[in-house]
Amino acid sequence: MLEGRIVKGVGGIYSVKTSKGVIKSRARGVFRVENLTPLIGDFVNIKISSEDNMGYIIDIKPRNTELLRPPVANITQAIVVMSVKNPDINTWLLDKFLLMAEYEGLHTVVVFNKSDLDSKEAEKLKVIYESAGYEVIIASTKLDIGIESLKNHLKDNISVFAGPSGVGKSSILNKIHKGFKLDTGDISSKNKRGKHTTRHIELLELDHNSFVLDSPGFSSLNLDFIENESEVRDYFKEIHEYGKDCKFLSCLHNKEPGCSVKDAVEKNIINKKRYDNYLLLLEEVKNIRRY
Ligand SMILES: Nc1nc2c(ncn2[C@@H]2O[C@H](COP(=O)(O)OP(=O)(O)OP(=O)(O)O)[C@@H](O)[C@H]2O)c(=O)[nH]1
Ligand SMILES: [Zn+2]
Repeated sequence: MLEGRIVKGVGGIYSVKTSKGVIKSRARGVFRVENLTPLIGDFVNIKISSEDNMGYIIDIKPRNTELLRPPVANITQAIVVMSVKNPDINTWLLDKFLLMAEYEGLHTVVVFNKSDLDSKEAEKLKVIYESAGYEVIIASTKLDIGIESLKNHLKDNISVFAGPSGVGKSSILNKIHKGFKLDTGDISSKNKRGKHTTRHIELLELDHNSFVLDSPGFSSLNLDFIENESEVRDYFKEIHEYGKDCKFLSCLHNKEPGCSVKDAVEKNIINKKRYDNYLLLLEEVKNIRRY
């Protein structure tokens, strides 16, 4: 029996990385009965068949995390990438991405890329998001800024990159590892090259214990997974932190008296824009129609 990690899966054939190399494997039929599908990122035990030398996945170890989009297990970290310009910074999207990463229980690093286009804006954003409790890296693939620091953060993690189109996710990944040759460029040229044809996700190996997913996760920003307003409150990092001191345990920090979050906003300890986005997210979740 061999231990390994699934790094790729195409048409029911899984590539399992083991101490004896990558072994193409099939899943035991019984998983289907148990309604269990092996995922990229799964730690598994395999047996080598003497007939065709293929592996058989006989055991899937319990998952630490499980993302639905993209479907991948045991991701440890989200790298949320935004550009300061071209496209302009969109903190509303950023705060939604961060809410999602927090909800998934991922350690998160925020990257402000294209700092060559507006370094002042990058510095400003860094202060805001660091005080919210996030690790922040200012980056530029053009000037080679932040790449080493990001590499250090990727070490011993399985990371998924998230962020809107055109902010430079593929450019950053290509910088990080010379072996990656991900498609970069503007959206129209990518479409011409068939970006939207069906493809399979794969874990790219940085070293034997560090991987990144080759396709951006959380590109969809549907908040359906959030059940109620209290979840927005609990997964909004600094609001959750300051909310512990509110007069009422049930405080949603929007209109209750004795609210230490509102207090922190007034004292400029919590960024006003973050708080405004929080209030908008509360509204959005309240208004999601549920069936
Ligand atoms: N000025 C500047 N441009 C950059 C930087 N990084 C990437 N770009 C450019 O931004 C454009 C988009 O980069 P991509 O790496 O394709 O962006 P992406 O986030 O992977 O986009 P999608 O694949 O559509 O999600 C390209 O034209 C890059 O050359 C940077 O640091 N500074
Ligand atoms: Zn409160």
